[in-house]
Amino acid sequence: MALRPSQIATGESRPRFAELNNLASEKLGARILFATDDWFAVAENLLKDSEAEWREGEFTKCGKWMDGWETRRKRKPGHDWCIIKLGVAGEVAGVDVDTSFFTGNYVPRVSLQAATLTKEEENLIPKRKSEMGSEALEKDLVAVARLGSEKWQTIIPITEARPGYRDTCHTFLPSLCASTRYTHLRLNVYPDGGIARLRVFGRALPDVSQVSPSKVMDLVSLRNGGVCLAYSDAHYGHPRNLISPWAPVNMADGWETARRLDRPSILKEGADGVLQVAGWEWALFKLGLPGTVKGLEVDTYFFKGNFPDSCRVDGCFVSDEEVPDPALDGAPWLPILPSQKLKPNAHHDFSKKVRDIGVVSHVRLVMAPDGGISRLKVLGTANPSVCSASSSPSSVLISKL
Ligand SMILES: NC(=O)NC(NC(N)=O)C(=O)[O-]
Repeated sequence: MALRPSQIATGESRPRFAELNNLASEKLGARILFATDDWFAVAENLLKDSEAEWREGEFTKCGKWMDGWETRRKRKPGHDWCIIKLGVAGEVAGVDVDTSFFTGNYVPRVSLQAATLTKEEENLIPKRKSEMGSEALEKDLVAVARLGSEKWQTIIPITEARPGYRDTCHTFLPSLCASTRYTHLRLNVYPDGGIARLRVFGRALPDVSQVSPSKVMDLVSLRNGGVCLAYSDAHYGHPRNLISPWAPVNMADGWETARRLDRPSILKEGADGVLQVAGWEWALFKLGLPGTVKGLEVDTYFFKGNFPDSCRVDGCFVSDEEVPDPALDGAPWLPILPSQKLKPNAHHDFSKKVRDIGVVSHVRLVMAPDGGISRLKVLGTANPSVCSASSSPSSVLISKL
């Protein structure tokens, strides 16, 4: 994926896995099941979708108010950890240990373990510390430490984190096992301290055996394994937001490009008086499950002065190892939805305009000329004969990004 000037200007070097979906998002349903200590600030803050904030001069009865997970300074051997249930089971390509604003109190080292737990195994995890007396806590710590220890794989070995200053607050760490389906994570911090957010980048892996070939589902949804592989511009909002399964909360929770600088030259009025737009932006998605598209919905909620003039959707089917070139005109792309006018702050159901092009593995959403779209739904039936081929490791996807 070529870097755009907006990305270069920040000087940020984000690994490619950080383009994937965040499986530890609170809105997606990720939860903290256990934490050894959260004296200064609770572990739930790790999962918040918003960026961490600083509140100057604000103190709680426990200490300085901090937006993250912060444990006490240990006065005995050992380390702190917490158990996270992912919002959806999937592959973990890597994480961002974000220590924003934790400077004299950031965690010096972290490691990450992952497991695939059944509901029964999950129920063995003790309740939160806050609901227990200290004696029970000590006993339960031992129980948690022993809990199916053979099930927990180290996916990130003990690694140094960095203090939460503006230029050092993000530590991106790749996973050693990027192609295993996990349900839970155990975040270890050595020995104690604070982390603002833990972003867990990966891709949901749907249980193909549970998918009915006759049921219409959203094939591109993050929850069903959809993933954004590339885009032409994401200046104000990343196109992965389009496939979030919750209702958009504001303009930042959508795909928004910068204003195209060539706008005066790309808008022309045809002889028939109809506006012709000769510039566009695109976003490429791999569907969670290949299937036949039966409906398309596009929302422009919150985009009022900056909704696109129009959009179209193309689709194609390629083998699991291939990534179609998103900038190509013509093959392998076929139109699923010809260009449609969009309205501001509105839901558009274009299902009646959808063309059947057979089984589709990837879709390309094109907006003209630029602007913002909040959600995309690709409704269809999964094709069971090609479903199994879709469970490829994200590492394949990532290397092609
Ligand atoms: N000033 C601080 O942040 N102190 C302590 N932390 C909080 N949150 O008060 C600490 O040293 O761990």
